[in-house]
Formats: sequence, structure tokens, C-alpha cells
Amino acid sequence: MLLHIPGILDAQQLAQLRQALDAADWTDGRETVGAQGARVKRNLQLPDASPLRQQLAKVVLAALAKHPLYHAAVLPARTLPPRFNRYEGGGHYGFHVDGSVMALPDGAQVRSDVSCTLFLNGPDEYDGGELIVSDTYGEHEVKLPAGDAIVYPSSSLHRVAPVTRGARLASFFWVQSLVRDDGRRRLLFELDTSIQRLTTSGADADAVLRLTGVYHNLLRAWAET
Ligand SMILES: O=C(O)CCC(=O)C(=O)O
Ligand SMILES: [Fe+2]
Repeated sequence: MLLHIPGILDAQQLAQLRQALDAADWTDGRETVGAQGARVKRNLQLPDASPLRQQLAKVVLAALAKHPLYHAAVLPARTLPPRFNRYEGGGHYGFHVDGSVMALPDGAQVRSDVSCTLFLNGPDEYDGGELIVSDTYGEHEVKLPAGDAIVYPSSSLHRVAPVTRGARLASFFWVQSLVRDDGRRRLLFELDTSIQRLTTSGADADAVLRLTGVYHNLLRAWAET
């Protein structure tokens, strides 16, 4: 499921991140990928070990923790610390698939089920830079307002188009979901959002209660912790 999640960061948080990133020391993004990725990756990143990256990652994680739509869609179990990237002067990232299993700083392993890009500056500030996700329905071009995120299955081939004017700033990260299968996660998301809508529209309370039970029992059946 490819889903646009608006309003992860507010204007104040964006200004804080932006100020820090404008003064940051960037490094070659090829440092964090294997040989396959390095052949097609031309961008900049905050170094993994930099204190700034760790500080800004906390801001992003705290904002995600407060976002109900993000939780409903992703059902996060473990999240890799967010990274930060910058594309400018033709910078791009050709078609690739993200690594399937990655290590947390404490050595624990995380399976990447969901990939996320959180846009940190607006589409008026650069040309190009679309995230293009390829799935069985075709190619989807994504370019979102600052503070908004896109989540998509980590199994998808995807690329970032060259940035031909200005600079594109983003945070990106991977999540192991409680529900590994994208189709099942989508069904749960549809059920959850429908239950929320029925609740706010004053639908029959007993029917809503039973549907809520179905949601939790499906999640119980499918969740892996
Ligand atoms: O910059 C983006 O939107 C995505 C980056 C990406 O695909 C990656 O680093 O694996
Ligand atoms: Fe990627």
C-alpha cells in the first residue's frame, strides 16, 4: 500500500530541522549502501554516527509516535533510526530495492516491511526529485509538501528522479511492521478507518463493537512481535 500521510511535522519542527540541516556537514550517500545501490545512488546524507543525525532522528520518531494515521497504516513494531538525505545538482537515486534485513544500533535485526520518505522542504524549492515507486499497478510519482510522508512496501522497486534546480531534503527510514504482509496490513487499515468513520457518524454501537472485535482478532491472528 502506497499511502500519503499528511502533517507529520508542523511548521515549527520543520523550521528547526531546516536550520540544522542547512548548517550540517553532509557525506556521500553511497556510504550506507551495498555495491548494487552504490552504482545508482548519487546523493548526500548525514553521517550515521553524527550527533546531529541522532538528535534530528529523535524529533522525527517523536512526531511519528503522535500520529494516529501513521500508526494505523504502518502498525510499527521496530523502526530503524531515521536518516536524512539531500539531492542537488542532478543528484538522484536510480531504481533499487531496499535491503531486507538491517541492524539496529544495539545489533538487533529489523526486517524492512515498510519504507518511508518524510519530505522536509516544499516542492516549490526544487525541480525533479520525485520519488517513483513501481508496483504491479505501474509507476507512481510522489512529491509532497514539507512535513508530509509517503509509506510504501519495502519490496517495491523505487527511485528518486534527478534534482535539476534547488535541493530536496528528506528523512527516510524503514519499519518492521507487526503485520509483515502488505495485503493484510492494508485490510486492517481499511477496517480501522471504516470503524473510526462509523464511530464518528454515530452508527449502531453494538455493530461497531463487534467490528472492533473483528479488527483486534485479525490483528491478534496476524501480528508477529
Ligand atoms: O530519498 C528518498 O525519497 C528515498 C531514498 C531511498 O530510496 C533510499 O535511501 O533507499
Ligand atoms: Fe530506497
